Amino acid sequence: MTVVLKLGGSVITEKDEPETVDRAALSAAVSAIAESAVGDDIVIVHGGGSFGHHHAADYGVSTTAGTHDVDGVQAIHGAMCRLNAAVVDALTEHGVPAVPVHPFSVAVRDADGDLSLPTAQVTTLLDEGFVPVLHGDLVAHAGAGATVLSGDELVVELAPAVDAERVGVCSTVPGVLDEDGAIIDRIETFEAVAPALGGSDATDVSGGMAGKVRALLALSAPALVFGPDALSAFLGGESPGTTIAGDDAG
Ligand SMILES: Nc1ncnc2c1ncn2[C@@H]1O[C@H](COP(=O)(O)OP(=O)(O)OP(=O)(O)O)[C@@H](O)[C@H]1O
Ligand SMILES: C=C(C)CCOP(=O)(O)O
Repeated sequence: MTVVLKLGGSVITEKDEPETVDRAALSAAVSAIAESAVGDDIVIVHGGGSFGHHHAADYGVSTTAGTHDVDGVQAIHGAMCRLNAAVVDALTEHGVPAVPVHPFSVAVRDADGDLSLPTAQVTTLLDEGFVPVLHGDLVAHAGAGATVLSGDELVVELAPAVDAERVGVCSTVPGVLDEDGAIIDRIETFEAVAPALGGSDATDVSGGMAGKVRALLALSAPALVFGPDALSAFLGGESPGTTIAGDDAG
């Protein structure tokens, strides 16, 4: 049973302090992964938090607004690689056979913005007993230079590629919240929840919760959005937080 898990950048970093890992939160998340029954059959994606988003905002780069500024590309991609190294190191310390996979090196968007992400290296690494760890990144974008590639987009590409049976998105919130702050149990269309969906409380160039829900509705497997306290429950087979199941999720 393959699991695709996104660790929100807002969970594992101090989102308001540039390039600062939240060591306690990262360690708690990594312990939950290391101790779960899922074992090594998991692909991990992490978001940008205070590593990617601050630099992306500084250079005016988002998932649709690109840059040709080489300093900007190096700053954003470099920061994401530093966060990725911190995540891989933490997993390794807990005995998880984690290896880095950098999307900027392989992904591309065409002039219409459509994303292509080769995944044979991910499936092969999984088959060979490794735990691939990808991250929100930049992506070469025809006609736009480089744009942001969010971890949520990566989850949508990876889940079918590895035939994931479970998809989890661990964020700082306990689920997608309605206008009264209660956890929405299940989301099947964007329109039904759009009034409650905002961006992010922190610097975020990839759309916050609205972008997340929109991306996850495109999946053919239901995806769960939950908070850090529910990570062990998710990995243990429970369905905490909000289930996002679009038309294709059956
Ligand atoms: N209806 C909503 N329910 C829950 N969170 C919401 C809602 N509307 C807006 N948000 C915001 O969305 C944020 C989660 O999205 P965000 O993109 O910041 O998280 P992340 O994926 O964990 O981090 P990152 O993008 O750095 O990986 C919450 O912290 C909250 O501020
Ligand atoms: C800002 C960058 C480079 C990555 C964004 O990834 P996300 O936090 O998953 O949206």
